[in-house]
Amino acid sequence: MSELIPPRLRDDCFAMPQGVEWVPVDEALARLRDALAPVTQTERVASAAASGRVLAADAVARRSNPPRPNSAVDGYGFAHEATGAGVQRLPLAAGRAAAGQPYDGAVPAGHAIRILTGAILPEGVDTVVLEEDCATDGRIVAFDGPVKPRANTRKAGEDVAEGALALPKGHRLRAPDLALLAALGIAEVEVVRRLRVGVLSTGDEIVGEPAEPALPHQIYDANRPMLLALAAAWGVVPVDLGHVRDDPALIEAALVRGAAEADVILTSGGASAGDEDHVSALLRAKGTLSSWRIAMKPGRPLALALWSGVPVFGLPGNPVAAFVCAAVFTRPALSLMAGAGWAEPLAVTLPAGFTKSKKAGRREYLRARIGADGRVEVFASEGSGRISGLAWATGLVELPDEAMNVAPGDPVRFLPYSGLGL
Ligand SMILES: Nc1nc2c(c(=O)[nH]1)N[C@H]1C(S)=C(S)[C@@H](COP(=O)(O)OP(=O)(O)OC[C@H]3O[C@@H](n4cnc5c(N)ncnc54)[C@H](O)[C@@H]3O)O[C@H]1N2
Ligand code: MOO
Repeated sequence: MSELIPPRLRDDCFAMPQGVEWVPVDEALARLRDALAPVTQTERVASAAASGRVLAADAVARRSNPPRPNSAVDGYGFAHEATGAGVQRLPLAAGRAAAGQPYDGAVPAGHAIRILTGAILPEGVDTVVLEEDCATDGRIVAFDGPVKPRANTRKAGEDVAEGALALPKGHRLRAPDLALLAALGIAEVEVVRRLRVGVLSTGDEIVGEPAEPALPHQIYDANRPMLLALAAAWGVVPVDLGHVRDDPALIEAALVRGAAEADVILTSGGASAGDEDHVSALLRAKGTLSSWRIAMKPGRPLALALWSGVPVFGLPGNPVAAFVCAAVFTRPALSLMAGAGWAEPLAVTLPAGFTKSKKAGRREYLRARIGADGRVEVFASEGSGRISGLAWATGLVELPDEAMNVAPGDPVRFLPYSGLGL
């Protein structure tokens, strides 16, 4: 009779089990990047309503900014050639040049004219002196020379010239871009159709809505509101596919609906290979599935699948792991699919305000924030069910795949939430 021999216990639940192939984060990212393609449909929209949209074609200036040479200040304009060093006293021409009220005469050499900020330079004017540097009695204006030629003026097209590239294809439009498009007379832009992202939660223990009663063995769905809000923050259209129990028929119906209403589906829970992991089982049976064991903490199980041609991200169920996987993998992937290219997170190097020793072989993400002393502090617990740590944090510390001992003051890589699009 053979005796059952258990594997030796390990003190670290995140230690990598033997016999499992671990994919380093960078390799998983590279594979994901190769596997995905942007949506191809485009539409024309009014530039003013295009905030957050991704340009499907280069935007080209229809007009120069500024369209004509003009004054940068309120003051007095004149031809530089007729001035020199020492005190200058120029007779004032009648009238004035103001923004929107061009002066239609010519200013004779050796004369000056009252000019206001934004006014087109009248004929005979190439230089402006600031009113604070002048004295005038209404007939003559006096100032100290010499003045630099073209002082306080703006050249036509000095910002952008007509016909120049204003913003490139693939650029995601933000508030400053709308200002640029308007200034350049670009009333409409060709943009990529908005990416639709379905979010589905599974699990018998999950109660879909926090307003509903929950029994002691049940927990509220934390991942779905988080993932829907992430999608919205990333400028894609969130599609709420709700929560379904661990019932293959219900999960299948939700995936069918997801494939009809969305370009990509995010699920959470059931990404690993446990007895109740119906999502993986279903995708394996009726779609295509790659279950990755990623060499990272948290968030090691990640399932990537195709369901009726629609990519499915099977994120881990633990909310911290779901968040980290979404930030690291889903965000750049959705950006690529939305036509804006693979999005690298913004990382800054800051001194650590903590001590930590990590092993080689996996990348680690700690919930972190910048303290009053400018150092990065990390949340007291690394448990991947500690949702309060995600809310406490303002970013993540990313520790490299290699072994590392962090001491206070050591430089660490901080990924602010804002740089992850939040
Ligand atoms: N024997 C092993 N067990 C586990 C391993 C392992 O390698 N060997 N990995 C652990 C890690 S790490 C994670 S992460 C989880 C991943 O599991 P699944 O993705 O299959 O997710 P579930 O088992 O369904 O759930 C895990 C955990 O998360 C809670 N959950 C699920 N959905 C939600 C939701 N929408 N809102 C809030 N919380 C949710 C669920 O109740 C579980 O507590 O597996 C470990 N186990
Ligand atoms: O690493 Mo699992 O992915 O903690 O929670």
